[in-house]
Amino acid sequence: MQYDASNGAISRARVIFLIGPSGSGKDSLIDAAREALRARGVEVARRVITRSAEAKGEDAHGVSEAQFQAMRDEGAFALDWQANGLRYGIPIQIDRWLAAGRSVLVNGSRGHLAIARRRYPDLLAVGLVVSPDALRARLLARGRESLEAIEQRLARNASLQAYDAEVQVLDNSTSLANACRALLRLLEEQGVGRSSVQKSPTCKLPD
Ligand SMILES: Nc1ncnc2c1ncn2[C@@H]1O[C@H](COP(=O)(O)OP(=O)(O)OP(=O)(O)O)[C@@H](O)[C@H]1O
Ligand SMILES: O=P(O)(O)OC[C@H]1O[C@H](OP(=O)(O)O)[C@H](O)[C@@H]1O
Repeated sequence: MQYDASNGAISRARVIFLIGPSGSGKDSLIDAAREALRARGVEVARRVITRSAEAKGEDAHGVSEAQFQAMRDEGAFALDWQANGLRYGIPIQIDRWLAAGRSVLVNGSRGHLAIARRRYPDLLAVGLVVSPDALRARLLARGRESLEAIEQRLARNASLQAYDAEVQVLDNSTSLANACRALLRLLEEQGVGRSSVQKSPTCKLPD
């Protein structure tokens, strides 16, 4: 346990690996919790994705396939994976945050969880759940992918195994506010980031 004189006790630094089906609300949850996470001293990794920067739904760095490969070759990523026809990279910067004692939240992948756990044995996996009908409705309403791509994402979800017992399950079937509060409660229970935050910001919800 470290101690930050101005803000109280800080637990050990951990990777929080947020996973869940495409459309389950990972990006929305991260956005809603961003200020509260900052107040706890928890960083949020900005993903590098081979998808155009204009794509709706996330504060990611969009790169071409060739740029992604060059970055990977240079060791720019702590973790990277491939899914949904795209490549995803988590900047190596997260290792510097961890070394400095700062926990970091990563928008992760169920398919890459085992590898991420090998690299970060202390990783805290948080798995979102949403009913299949709600998932379909949310992906359609978001409108980021074509109908065909949405069907492929739903098929991928059906093919991936259920969460193991080590994954902390979070329900995002009801309101985003409920899920966000549950995430912050979980981090508090797990001692992630600063405790004893005075007047800490709460969840910020979209209008
Ligand atoms: N609790 C909620 N209730 C209603 N709609 C929600 C809720 N959470 C998220 N959404 C909506 O569902 C859609 C998908 O959410 P989001 O993009 O955050 O999912 P995601 O898990 O990050 O998906 P992906 O992995 O494909 O990026 C968005 O349009 C978002 O506004
Ligand atoms: O299916 P799994 O392995 O959980 O995740 C695959 C990847 O796809 C989704 O990203 P997006 O919808 O392209 O933003 C997830 O966020 C994840 O990074």
